[in-house]
Amino acid sequence: MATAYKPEEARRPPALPFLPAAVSKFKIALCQLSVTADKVRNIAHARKAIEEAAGKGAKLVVLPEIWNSPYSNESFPVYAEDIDAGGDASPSTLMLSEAAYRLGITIVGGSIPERCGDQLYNTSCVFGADGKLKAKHRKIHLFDIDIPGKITFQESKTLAAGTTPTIVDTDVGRIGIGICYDIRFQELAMIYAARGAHLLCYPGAFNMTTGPLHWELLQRARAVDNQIYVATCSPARDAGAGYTAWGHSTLVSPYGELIATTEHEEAIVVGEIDYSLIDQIRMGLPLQKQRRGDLYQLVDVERLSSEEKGH
Ligand SMILES: O=C(O)CCC(=O)C(=O)O
Repeated sequence: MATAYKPEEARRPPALPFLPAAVSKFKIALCQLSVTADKVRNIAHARKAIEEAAGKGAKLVVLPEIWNSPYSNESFPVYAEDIDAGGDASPSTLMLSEAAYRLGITIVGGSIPERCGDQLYNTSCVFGADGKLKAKHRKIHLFDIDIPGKITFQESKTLAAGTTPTIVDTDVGRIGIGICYDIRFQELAMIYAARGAHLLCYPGAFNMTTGPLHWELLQRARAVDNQIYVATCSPARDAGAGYTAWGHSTLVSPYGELIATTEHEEAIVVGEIDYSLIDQIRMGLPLQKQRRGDLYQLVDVERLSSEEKGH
């Protein structure tokens, strides 16, 4: 006779990490920046937007995907920076580090093309209020699509894919990072939630085909499925650019509601995050306890292999 499944025996995710009250409620700013071919201008422009966002009280500032360069395979190698070398080799991340320290805020620095040896990546850097680089996420899922008559793009022509999920503890909570196309892969978001993330941040640049179809839907889906905050940040739309971004940078609550959003022009979107909503919805809709671990399970490959190695 089959043994009855007891939900309480299901593998549970770790409890949310403890956060002092001061950081469980704060303002986040999504800087939907215009991006040009002039890198020096793009860096100065981003710095100004970060300052303005901090002036509005934001403790966490998020930038768009590829904010220092046009979004194109031709531009990536030209604008790429050696982030690990730092200093003059990476003026974009130098600015982020300096701004985070001077303003005393956390920055999820969108993404920039990164050069590492003879490889290029689409990379997001997270800086803490001490100006230190806390995490570096290399886009895991490359944007290779072909929708005939609408849009074709092959990031893999120039970029290599990252190999690890990135979750980072900051002054404003535990954040899981993904870049644009990464948002389509729900297992990544589930792993972040299972590792105790409060917030998922996706710098992204959807387009005029998939933007109206999927951008909001995916954010709300990741938020509702994982009962977690989701924030996205896009470049502003430039109808004359080779790649036309959808815009609509957005903050979504763990209930799946849009808390703050915008259209396609340049904007600094400010929203209020309150992590107590995560516990609130998880109490009311206790999905974690109700998962059928006897029928399906999420496998966190990285965690398993580090457990096997005894870490
Ligand atoms: O998934 C999409 O539709 C757009 C993704 C994208 O633009 C990107 O990954 O850069």
